Amino acid sequence: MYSVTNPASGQLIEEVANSTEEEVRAAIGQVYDAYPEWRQRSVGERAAIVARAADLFDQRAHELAQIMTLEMGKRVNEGLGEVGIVVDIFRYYAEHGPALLADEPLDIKGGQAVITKGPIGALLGIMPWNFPCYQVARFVAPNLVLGNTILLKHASICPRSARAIEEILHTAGVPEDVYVNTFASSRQIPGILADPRIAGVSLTGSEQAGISVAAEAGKNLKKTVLELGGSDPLVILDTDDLDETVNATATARMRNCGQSCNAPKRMIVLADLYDEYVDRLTKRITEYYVPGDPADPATKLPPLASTAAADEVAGQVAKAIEQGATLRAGGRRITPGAYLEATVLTDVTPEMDAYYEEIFGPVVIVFKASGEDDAIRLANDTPFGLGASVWGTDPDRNRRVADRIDAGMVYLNRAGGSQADLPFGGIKRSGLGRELGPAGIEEFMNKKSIRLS
Ligand SMILES: O=CCCCC(=O)O
Repeated sequence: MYSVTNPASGQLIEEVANSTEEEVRAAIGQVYDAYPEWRQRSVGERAAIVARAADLFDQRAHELAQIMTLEMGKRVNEGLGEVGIVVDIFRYYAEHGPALLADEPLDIKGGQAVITKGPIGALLGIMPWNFPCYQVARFVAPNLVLGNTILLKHASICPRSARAIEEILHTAGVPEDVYVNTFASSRQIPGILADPRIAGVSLTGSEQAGISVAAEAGKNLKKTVLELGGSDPLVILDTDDLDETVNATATARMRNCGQSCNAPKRMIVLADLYDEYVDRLTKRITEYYVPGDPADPATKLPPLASTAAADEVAGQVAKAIEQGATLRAGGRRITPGAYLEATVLTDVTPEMDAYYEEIFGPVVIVFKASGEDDAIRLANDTPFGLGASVWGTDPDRNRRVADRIDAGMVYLNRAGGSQADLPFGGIKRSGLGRELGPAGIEEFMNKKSIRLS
């Protein structure tokens, strides 16, 4: 069952029935049958439709932000920011798509060849609740320009976002059978992946969801892109303004109530700064991140997306404390609603679950590093490899440390933050493939070699 429950109050707003087996089969048929006509349109025509979608997302930004606030508790200002990135993504692929898809001539031994860049077919997208519009955009915009068609299964708590996105795309001119939303259940995913009419799948979600989808896709030899979890390190080498560093790093962690795959979840601070950083961070977290109504623009700490999510994170915090971590701030569940106090933990060791697992909520863990090498060791001591950031005053040293961190993305003196033209993705258990930027249009592309002579 898909449903909308306001996480600020716990009130159930709407229930939406799952698609039946027949409806799912029909939806697959729609996107499969629509593919030949869509792919043969010119890239310019598809790009113009995607540009119109950008304008419509822009026009409906307030409505989309309000939907996200209701469905998953996003602060309304953050919702507007998210739609801004969506607009950028649609505009980026509308503008750059045609050049990114241009033929690539190749001199080969004894002759000439060309690489053409075409689509591969009908794709399944499985998208999560933490960025209900952005996650869909970064999969859909490049693939529509490329000429693939899309069956989209959104998170079960986001049916209104799912419907609004579908409506915007159709209004922009994407034919109804080229982009189809399905309210399929997770149990129906293996059947969709086994269907020969589906050519590939892109999932953004948990590590566990990634494992299941990768297994099914593998059995059926389907191309996958997986954007999974992260426990990104944020390394602080030195600073000439500790308050600014504390505020900026706290902001990065608390964004989206800590529910971002690429949020910095482990602050790794060199020993000479550690005590002062922890004291000031604890003060900032306690005084600034006060829980409130996500619809109120003044609110700093909204609820998590659901009571299940809040209970899970509160459970991880309680377990860390039970296993010997020090609670510096927060830690309590607040009801009614899906609130958890903003939390700071220290003294987390490899024997504790919190050391290696992802904590998807407003929880900061701070580690002390004895020096640069130790900071890099701690940063890399994780099963994940999504993002990382390095903070310091010496650009050469920042870069040297960045080069030694095992992650798909490293940011200097800033943490995370997607943008349309910068590839996004991880290594290790954070996933496979890239989205956004030039790389984001290549994942479901047939780079066809044509030997000319
Ligand atoms: O959960 C991952 C989404 C990343 C959003 C961002 O970088 O802004």
